[in-house]
Amino acid sequence: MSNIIECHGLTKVYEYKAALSEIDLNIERGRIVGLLGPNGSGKTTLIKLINGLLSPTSGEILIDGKAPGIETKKMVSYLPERTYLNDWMRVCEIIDFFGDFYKDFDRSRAKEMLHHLDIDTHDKLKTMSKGTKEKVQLILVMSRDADLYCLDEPIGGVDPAARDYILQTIIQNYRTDSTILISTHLISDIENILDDVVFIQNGKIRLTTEVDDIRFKQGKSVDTLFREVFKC
Ligand SMILES: Nc1ncnc2c1ncn2[C@@H]1O[C@H](COP(=O)(O)OP(=O)(O)OP(=O)(O)O)[C@@H](O)[C@H]1O
Repeated sequence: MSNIIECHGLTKVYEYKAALSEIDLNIERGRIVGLLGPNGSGKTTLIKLINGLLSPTSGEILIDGKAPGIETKKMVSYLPERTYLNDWMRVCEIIDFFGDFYKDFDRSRAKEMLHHLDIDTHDKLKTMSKGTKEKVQLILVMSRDADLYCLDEPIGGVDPAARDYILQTIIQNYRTDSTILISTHLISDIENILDDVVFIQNGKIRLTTEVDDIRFKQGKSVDTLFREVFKC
């Protein structure tokens, strides 16, 4: 399998602080990858670099062999940590907006998922609870037929029962040759859907491995390993 993401000596410095230091990382196509690390370890910074919202201070990041830009944005479906959608819009209007903006957006897929979660498409975002807003945004992002999905804390505000449905929906709706990169602190909730994990700490990659290696060779869950590695 070819790499959808390649980082070579990737460094990002904010003013004087290095958020990422000389990262070398390859992420293959067709994998669901957990980007895991303590607060302030550099997860969001890496996701923003992937999406071209930040530029590297040095080193390079390639998406499908290309520097982030207009071409790569067509291939990447991004769920940011904080919403960028206008609160006053109705869900059906946002669906139209996504449909006009992204050629790969599948309206019927979005409507079906919204229906399953009992979300009325005539409701305005501003009238919704935090968790319901998160569900709407995740559904919109997963309704694109993208090569790479970058989900920054996708299920933090969602109740545990809906989390399971959402995670199953994620698995069912992505192409097997596309990649999902998920940053989250809710490791035990998502670890069953992950193929690989990347542990990041203080802007450096601490560990990259297959989840099966953690389970079968080390006899641990990802959550247990994370707690051991990052014990305060
Ligand atoms: N705009 C900014 N200006 C200055 N420093 C920043 C900025 N954004 C992030 N940082 C710093 O860069 C480091 C990495 O931050 P980042 O948001 O990437 O971490 P994170 O792993 O996503 O954290 P969390 O799990 O808390 O969301 C932190 O020390 C943070 O304070």
